[in-house]
Amino acid sequence: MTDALLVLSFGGPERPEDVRPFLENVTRGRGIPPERLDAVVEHYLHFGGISPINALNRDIITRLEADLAAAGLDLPVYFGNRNWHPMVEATVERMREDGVRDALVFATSAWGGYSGCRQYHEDIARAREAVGATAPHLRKLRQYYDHPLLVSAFAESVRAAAAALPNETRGGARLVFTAHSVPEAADVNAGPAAEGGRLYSRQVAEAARLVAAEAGYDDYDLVWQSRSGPPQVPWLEPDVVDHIDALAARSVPAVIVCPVGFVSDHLEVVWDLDTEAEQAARRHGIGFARAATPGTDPRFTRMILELIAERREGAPARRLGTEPLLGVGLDGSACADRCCLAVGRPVSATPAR
Ligand SMILES: CC1=C(CCC(=O)O)c2cc3nc(cc4[nH]c(cc5[nH]c(cc1n2)c(C)c5CCC(=O)O)c(CCC(=O)O)c4C)C(CCC(=O)O)=C3C
Ligand SMILES: [Fe+2]
Repeated sequence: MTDALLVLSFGGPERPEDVRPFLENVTRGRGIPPERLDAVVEHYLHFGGISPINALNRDIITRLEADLAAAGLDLPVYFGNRNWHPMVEATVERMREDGVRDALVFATSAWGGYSGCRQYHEDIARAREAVGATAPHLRKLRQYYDHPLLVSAFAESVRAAAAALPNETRGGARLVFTAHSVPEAADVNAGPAAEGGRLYSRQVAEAARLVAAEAGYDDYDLVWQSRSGPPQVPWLEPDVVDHIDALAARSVPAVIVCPVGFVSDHLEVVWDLDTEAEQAARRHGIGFARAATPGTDPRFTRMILELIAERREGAPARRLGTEPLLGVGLDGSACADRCCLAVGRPVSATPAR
């Protein structure tokens, strides 16, 4: 019997002195160059050292609790993070103290791949190990990148962003989808080998296709953002800012940027898009409109309720895409054999940290 829901996310600092320790948690053993880390510290300090991500997740949880209550579901919701407080280890300990035995886990990443999926399984395993033998069972809900409610929330935000552009540029505006870049090798290893790899970029491409179609666009681009590895390591490209430069050189009058890879307006959105990408557009004198993320849309929490019903009542999985759909796992076990293996990292459910 399911007796709780854990919302599991990335985490972010909420005061300046926490920025460095947070970044050390994120990048431990990841080979991120110190210059990149110094630059990212500055991005956070630009916002007073406060990442919006925890507040956004608390807001999602408040609305989720209201939806659950309205549906007559008595399911307490807990909040834990991979990289910053509330840390998932402490949250799972509190769940144990509260007598939780069997919880579902909603991760704030819609995707397959190491960072977006497998690492959340690892977080679950690490938290249960920290709590010990009486830890609650934790079952991760599936990936949801092509759920009709998510796709329609994004499609509406694309239409709203287009409507915000002046009439003169709207018709010629280019729709550009963006998602977090990952190392090429991580993408090649995303998904079970039998599925041919690249599950992350394939799912992002499918989500972009579905959103574009529902928003009424038959032509668009898909680009990447926020790369952090050393320059000699290939990551998914092109970068969104380089792409805006290229569009301006082709005399495109405006861009509509849709952050399809993210569910809320956290730092990768408010810095990398609303600051850097927007500045690039302004430098070229072209229009810029950023589509809203779906986390604040009522469809987002309704989708979570549907994902819960899939597990509890065996309701059919509503989805629009055809790429492999994975991500379900019990107690941190991977969803499929050798799925989304970490490249250049120890293969273990409980990485040293
Ligand atoms: C696929 C993916 C998602 C989407 C799926 C999901 O949502 O989970 C995502 C989300 C996020 N990434 C975030 C922040 C960061 N990501 C970093 C670094 C990295 N991300 C990676 C991938 C992803 N990241 C990778 C392969 C790295 C390299 C290090 C490593 O191999 O792990 C770094 C290190 C410094 C730097 O940027 O270089 C930071 C600070 C925040 C929070 C923002 C806030 O505070 O509001 C969020 C939601
Ligand atoms: Fe990231």
